[in-house]
Amino acid sequence: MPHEPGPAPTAAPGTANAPATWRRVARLFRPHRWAILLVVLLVGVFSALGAALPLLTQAVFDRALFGPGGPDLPLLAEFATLAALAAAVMGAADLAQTWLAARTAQSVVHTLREEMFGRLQRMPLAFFARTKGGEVQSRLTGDTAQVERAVRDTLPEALAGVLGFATAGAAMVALSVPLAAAAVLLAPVVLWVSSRSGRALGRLSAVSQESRARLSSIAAERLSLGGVTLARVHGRQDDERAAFAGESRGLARLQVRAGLTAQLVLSVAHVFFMVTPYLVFLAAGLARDVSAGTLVAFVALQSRLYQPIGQILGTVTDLRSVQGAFERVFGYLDLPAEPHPPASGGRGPGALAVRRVTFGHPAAGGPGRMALRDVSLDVPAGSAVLVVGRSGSGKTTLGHLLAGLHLPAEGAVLVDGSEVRGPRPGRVCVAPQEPFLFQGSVADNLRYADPDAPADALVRACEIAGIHERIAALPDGYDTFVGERGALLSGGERQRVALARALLSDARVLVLDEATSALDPLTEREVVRAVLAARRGRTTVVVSHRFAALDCFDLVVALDGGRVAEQGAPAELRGAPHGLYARMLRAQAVPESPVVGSGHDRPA
Ligand SMILES: Nc1ncnc2c1ncn2[C@@H]1O[C@H](COP(=O)(O)OP(=O)(O)OP(=O)(O)O)[C@@H](O)[C@H]1O
Repeated sequence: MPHEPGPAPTAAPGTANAPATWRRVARLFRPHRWAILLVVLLVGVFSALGAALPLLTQAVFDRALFGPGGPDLPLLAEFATLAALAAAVMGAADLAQTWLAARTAQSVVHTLREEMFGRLQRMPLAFFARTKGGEVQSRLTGDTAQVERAVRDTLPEALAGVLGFATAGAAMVALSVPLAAAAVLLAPVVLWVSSRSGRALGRLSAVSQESRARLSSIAAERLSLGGVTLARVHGRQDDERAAFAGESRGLARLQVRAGLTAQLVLSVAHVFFMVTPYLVFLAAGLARDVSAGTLVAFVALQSRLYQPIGQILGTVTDLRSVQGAFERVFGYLDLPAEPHPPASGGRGPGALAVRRVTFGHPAAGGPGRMALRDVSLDVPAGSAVLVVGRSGSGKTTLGHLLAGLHLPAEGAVLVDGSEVRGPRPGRVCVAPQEPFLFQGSVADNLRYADPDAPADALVRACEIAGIHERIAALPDGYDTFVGERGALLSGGERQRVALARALLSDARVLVLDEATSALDPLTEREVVRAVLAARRGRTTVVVSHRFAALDCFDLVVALDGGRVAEQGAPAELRGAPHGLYARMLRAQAVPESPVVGSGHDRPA
């Protein structure tokens, strides 16, 4: 029996295990191992030539400029050619390395982004009900961008730092061991300061990242049409602004502290960078036999020694926050997604059977809060079914179970005898109460159900949904842009466009989940009638609070507290005066009132 996956976590759980994270990162990069090897090789060439150039400077000083025979111009020209060649090779190596690293970074990040998007698409609906929209976006774009920067910049820089340090150190030792010892004398102090600041920077970066996610979440929610309207209606704009400003100020403070901490490392490195040449000169004075060329080469190499230290330490800091970004991305990739539903196995006539289904929403708080209990139904193919019941009685939940949007904890839902294990596009379609229209034209939104639908099919579906004339009257007809989430249309127009889209899917089972609730009762009745009249053997389940076109239904199912209170033909249930259906019918028939007057329509 399929089960709805357990409660969806609101945040991706980090793997919180550094070696495991990095092993997984390594697996991610395995397909790019040759490109990475080439990057290492190119960085190695760059660093080795970088360390060799000061040795050339030594030779220029000691042999070509101040040699025993005075300046040697041909030798100088030879050295200049060599330096130009080395610089050209270094430039080419750097360019190739940058290109390869960027290509690898983009490829890995693209794969991660695509996998994440695919995984998120298959998350249980409960996940989206509980997770902040901004958080998902921040993972999908912010964290992957951080991973991209790491691969493109941080890792090559770390490599360049290590190789630069090793080659510069080796060149110094080759020149003079006592001078090399003097040059690295202060390195431990720089290392100590940098590592402490690095840890602080790592913490600051993690907190900043969280703050950024909160900021984008506030902006996404509160700067939406609904959010702005709500704030205006309740006069809460200043509070909204203050909440945003509070978070933004906090982030600004964090950024200033991060900038200061990073500068501290640079300042300390700078002080030692200034002092170290004098230590080298002192050592040279003590050694006595050191040439001027060797000293010049040493001073040049010293910058190549301290720069890598900064690079390596910066990288260690970056790697900590990159590890966090990888953990968050992997956390999302590891969330339990719903399985892909098995192939639908043909269209079938559309018979529905619900067998002793019990279901509770994961977020509802345990088995005591089941939305449906022990529900059983049999709906012959082609029937028109009306599902009624008080608010919260489980009508929408039943519709979602029929469409495979939820899977029952107990019991089974069967369409044409086969168990529903997930959504079945083309077989069961839902038109929801809150329609989702995306940015694009009316036609784009309609063709989401059937990309190849010809124009007359769009018109036919819209005629049935009672919206064709309205669309035709829009400035660009079916090509009119509907705005974000269809904001340029009215609620009732949005619902009818979404209904027309559902009709275009030509599913064998159509569930209208209060899909016409925003319409006036007269229009609603016309639309429901038209949908039922045009069903041509399609099973149609209408979930509604308002009873429109009652004479068109074959079966009425009344839900009460998640259980089926009654089911039967409309006339049969109407004849049971104490039944839920009859009571609801009576409640909707507005009684004559001496104060208000009458004249309202009775239900059809
Ligand atoms: N995503 C959810 N998470 C937790 N509980 C939920 C969720 N959706 C619905 N519920 C709960 O399940 C029960 C049934 O909800 P459902 O939406 O199916 O009722 P309904 O009959 O369609 O209500 P209405 O007529 O008000 O739309 C309610 O108690 C509701 O609070």
